[in-house]
Amino acid sequence: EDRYGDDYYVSEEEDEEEPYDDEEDPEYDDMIVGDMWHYFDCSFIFSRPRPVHSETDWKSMRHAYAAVVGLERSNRIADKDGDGFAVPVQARSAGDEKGRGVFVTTAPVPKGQLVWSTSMTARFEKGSEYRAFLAKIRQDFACDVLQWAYVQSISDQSAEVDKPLVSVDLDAGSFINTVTEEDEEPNLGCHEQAALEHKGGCQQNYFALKDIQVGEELLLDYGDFAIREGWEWFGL
Ligand SMILES: C[S@@+](CC[C@H](N)C(=O)[O-])C[C@H]1O[C@@H](n2cnc3c(N)ncnc32)[C@H](O)[C@@H]1O
Repeated sequence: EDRYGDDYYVSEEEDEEEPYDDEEDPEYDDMIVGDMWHYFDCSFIFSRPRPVHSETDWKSMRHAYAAVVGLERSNRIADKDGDGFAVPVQARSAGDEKGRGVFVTTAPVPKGQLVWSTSMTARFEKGSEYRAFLAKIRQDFACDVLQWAYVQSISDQSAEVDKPLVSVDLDAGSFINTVTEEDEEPNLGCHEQAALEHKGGCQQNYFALKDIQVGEELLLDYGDFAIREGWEWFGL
């Protein structure tokens, strides 16, 4: 059955879609990310262009996050409106290869300017929480999240060791692409000087690393904050 139809860009019609409700699979609780990719049929989901999500879509994901980790730990992101962007941007297709991307609109962004903060970021400490979250959101959103989520290292004061943490930005920050080897430098990242003036510093804020012109795509270097081999470490 094709649950997606041809009008995939028609946003109102999409609200009818449900979380993945296939027969309960007892093996789901043991799945790692590659298994879940198959389980949610993500190759099919990504075989056609993905839409840019509406505020309602993002909110539905933030609500699911709060339902899994509880209101307190969720940092109440389900109650918040808007996104983490501090400058006018537009999320749209960045081409067939890259999928969606984020572009500067309206006015150039000067070097050192705050561009985006992790104010809508979901954080998972256990694989079971991450799996429960994915099972609660729409199937195609689960595939998006599987593509967006990244593993970071946090220091656990009590044990004096570093622990892996899975992060997913539940706003259009998730659409920011990375530089590749052929690209030049990222235009977004940690600006030490500017970070001094923002709570959370470079952990929670991303700054313009050069002057960014209207129409330019925001590009991070994922390697600056995500651990590539992190999934195994996290147990997923
Ligand atoms: C955080 S998401 C970025 C948004 C993504 N383009 C989308 O449409 O959802 C990360 C994913 O974007 C894609 N991506 C990011 N940077 C890319 C690049 N420079 N070239 C091709 N694909 C890229 C990869 O599929 C990656 O797993």
